[in-house]
Amino acid sequence: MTDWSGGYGPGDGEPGEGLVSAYASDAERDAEVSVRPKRLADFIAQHRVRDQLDLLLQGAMGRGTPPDHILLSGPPGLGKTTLANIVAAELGAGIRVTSGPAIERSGDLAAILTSLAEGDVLFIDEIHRIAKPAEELLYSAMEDFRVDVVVGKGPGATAIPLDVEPFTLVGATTRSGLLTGPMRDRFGFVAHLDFYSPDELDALLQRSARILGVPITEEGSAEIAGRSRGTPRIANRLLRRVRDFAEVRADGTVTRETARAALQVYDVDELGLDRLDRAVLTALVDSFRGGPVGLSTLAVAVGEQPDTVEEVCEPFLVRAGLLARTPRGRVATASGWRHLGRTPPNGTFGAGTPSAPDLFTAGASDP
Ligand SMILES: Nc1ncnc2c1ncn2[C@@H]1O[C@H](COP(=O)(O)OP(=O)(O)OP(=O)(O)O)[C@@H](O)[C@H]1O
Ligand SMILES: [Mg+2]
Repeated sequence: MTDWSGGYGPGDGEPGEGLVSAYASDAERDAEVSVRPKRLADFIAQHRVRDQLDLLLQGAMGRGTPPDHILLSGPPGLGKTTLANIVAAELGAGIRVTSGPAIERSGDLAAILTSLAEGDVLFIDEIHRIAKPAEELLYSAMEDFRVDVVVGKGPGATAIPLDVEPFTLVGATTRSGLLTGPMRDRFGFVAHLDFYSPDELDALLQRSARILGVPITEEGSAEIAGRSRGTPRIANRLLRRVRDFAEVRADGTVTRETARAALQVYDVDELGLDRLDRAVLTALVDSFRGGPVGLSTLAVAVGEQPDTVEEVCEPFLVRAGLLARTPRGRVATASGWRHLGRTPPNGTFGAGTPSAPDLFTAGASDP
């Protein structure tokens, strides 16, 4: 499966805290709560996942048993945490929240599991980062609702079996490729979240604006939607920044003009590229005649760490069809040249493509 995050995630040092990074700072997570949908009916788009979840939850409630364990996978900011909370709300169940990195010892996990009430939802974020011994403990809890807690060390150690109330595990991961096979197999339902189309983000922005009490025109929300990299978190963030601009420099209404002017102040271009993304593309085109050029050379040219270029900028540039990774190095595609207003020379990678690909249509391919 695909790895979208390139290794960064919340708590990993968060290098990409720019305006168009899909990761959220702690302060942002607070700001997000107010616009986070609470019920499945309010969750925008992702119709297939919504339908499937609806069936799963209704079926389980009809039988009066907790539903199968649920795995939510997909890039940051697309709604995994939101859906986990929705699952609990729809079931009318309690939710316990933890994360893979927070569970250092299997004892920590055993304590959580044995304190669950019947029917509770246990949400484990970043489940791919759970420590091995804890993961094995989780297997028996998921399968048999039982855990063996080992007491003592060495030859005198004994395993005490403890019962766990029937619960539903909801796991979230940005890197489903890192999940072990046995772990993945224990989820009865696996949902993959895709990037959102501009129309879907448009609807999402209208909803957020309504909740925040921000007057917004249709053109205003469409303008922001197109620059949000297919990601609800970025859309909501840009909305908050544009609202500031509209309130301080205009009459408070978010229109196409205020959106454009605000996003120019914040260096977010029509495709949602920020200053660093454009610096990378510009260096590639101007300094290396479109490439191919090695990652570290390119990183030096923009004064950044190779990791940052590779993990923060490149995934989006590749997905947007502006940059390609080839065995010989990075190259700017014909769309990449055109995005900077240049004419691609003959033989440019991807020259044949008449225009930039339609980025965020549902099911857009992974980078
Ligand atoms: N389908 C949706 N409809 C409405 N709002 C959404 C939707 N998906 C996400 N959001 C909004 O985007 C924000 C980010 O979503 P969320 O925190 O669930 O992402 P995530 O997938 O858990 O990201 P991460 O991988 O960084 O944890 C939420 O606060 C929520 O307001
Ligand atoms: Mg999350």
